[in-house]
Amino acid sequence: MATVPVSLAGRFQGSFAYFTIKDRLPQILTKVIDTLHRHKNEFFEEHGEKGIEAEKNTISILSKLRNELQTDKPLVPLDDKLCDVPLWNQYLEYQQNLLDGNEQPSWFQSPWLYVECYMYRRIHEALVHNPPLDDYDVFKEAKVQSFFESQQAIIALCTYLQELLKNIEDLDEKQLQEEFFRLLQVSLWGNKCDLSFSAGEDNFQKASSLKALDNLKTFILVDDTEDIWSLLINSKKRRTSKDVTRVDIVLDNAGYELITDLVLADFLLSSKLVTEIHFHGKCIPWYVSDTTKQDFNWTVKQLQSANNRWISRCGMNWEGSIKKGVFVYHDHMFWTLPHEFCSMAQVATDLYTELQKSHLIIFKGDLNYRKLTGDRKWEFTVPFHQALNKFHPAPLCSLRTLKSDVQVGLKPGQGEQFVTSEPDWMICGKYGVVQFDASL
Ligand SMILES: O=P(O)(O)OC[C@H]1O[C@](O)(CO)[C@@H](O)[C@@H]1O
Ligand SMILES: [Mn+2]
Repeated sequence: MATVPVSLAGRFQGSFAYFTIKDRLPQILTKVIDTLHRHKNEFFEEHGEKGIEAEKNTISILSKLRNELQTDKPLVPLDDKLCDVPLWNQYLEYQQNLLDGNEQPSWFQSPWLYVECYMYRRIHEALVHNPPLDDYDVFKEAKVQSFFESQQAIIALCTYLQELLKNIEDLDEKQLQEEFFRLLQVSLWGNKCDLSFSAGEDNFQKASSLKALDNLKTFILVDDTEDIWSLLINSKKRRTSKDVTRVDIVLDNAGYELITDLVLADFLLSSKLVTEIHFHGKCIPWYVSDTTKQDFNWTVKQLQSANNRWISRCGMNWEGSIKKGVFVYHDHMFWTLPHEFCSMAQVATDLYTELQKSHLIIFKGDLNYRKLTGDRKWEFTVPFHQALNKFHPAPLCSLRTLKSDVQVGLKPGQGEQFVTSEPDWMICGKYGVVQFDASL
């Protein structure tokens, strides 16, 4: 195997990984503890004393976890009944084997990607150990709030889509292409709205992103949209009535970002660029705002029952698409493991085989980008293809706003220019990329 650079990690003092592990992750744990505390009465009303007991135990486990993190304690094996436990514990052993005999994997020493994923899995473990809170989503409240706070932007986007669908049959190829470019960018910028980046603080879409698109163009550092368009339009032209064209969207955040993804999906279907969309979400609450099956279903239901007719029409159409089987929701535990995507073929062969059926996989967001590239110290100019490290289930693209310090596929000098002019360019969420890799 060709050598790959080292993983980003908290041991690189002053790096974004260091800052995240030192400050942002403990803040997120504190918010989780606070959420449980605030819902105490609700747990009592629903479950009586058992609910209170579970809340107390969970809080004490999480406080201990926060302490382990802040004092850089060794990572310990997971111990609950979920089916991913052996894989997590094998991964710990694997990390252990990478070290000298006397060292142990720990919060600041081990790869950032690993320890950050591990924290979310440990939060889940704390709840799993404490029924009746075992399926309680501690981030649900924040996700619901951010959904409602983005109402204006959601209205604007759903209205736009419904107007567009009225005469979509009459659009010529050029017009279709323009709409595709527009809605792909809306979905890209929708990725600004995640809640883990802001350590659980408000981060909702205040205004319609449609109007801002032209001004935002200069912030797209790599834009391979033309290549993605060629792939889609060519497959539409070649398609016979029996053929399927399938696009997979590996989802990121619930709330406004999910709406932008559903709007893009609806457009792709209605324009007959594709015939099926497969969505992939998380099995457990993850990185605060990531979409679970429950969030997905809740969102479609909320839209259906909205007062605004355009929003409710979107909700009904999407419910219809789910029933018809042209919108398909999947979840797989691989998405909540710490592994880089280049190990998917070995670790989750079934998922890899499923993704091979796709004509195009769209990976949303920053965390997916980190997993695509292995979250390593790549040179900015390394080709995206190389950073994927043989992960090629199907043609794929990443729509991601930059919120962590890994970036590949830039032109010579492009990254260096920012390093001096705008030192936080990779972590401020202001820049985005649309990166495509076709080769198998
Ligand atoms: O929702 P996204 O776009 O994957 O972002 C998740 C965030 O969490 C992080 O992993 C950092 O904690 C960043 O990479 C990013 O800011
Ligand atoms: Mn996310």
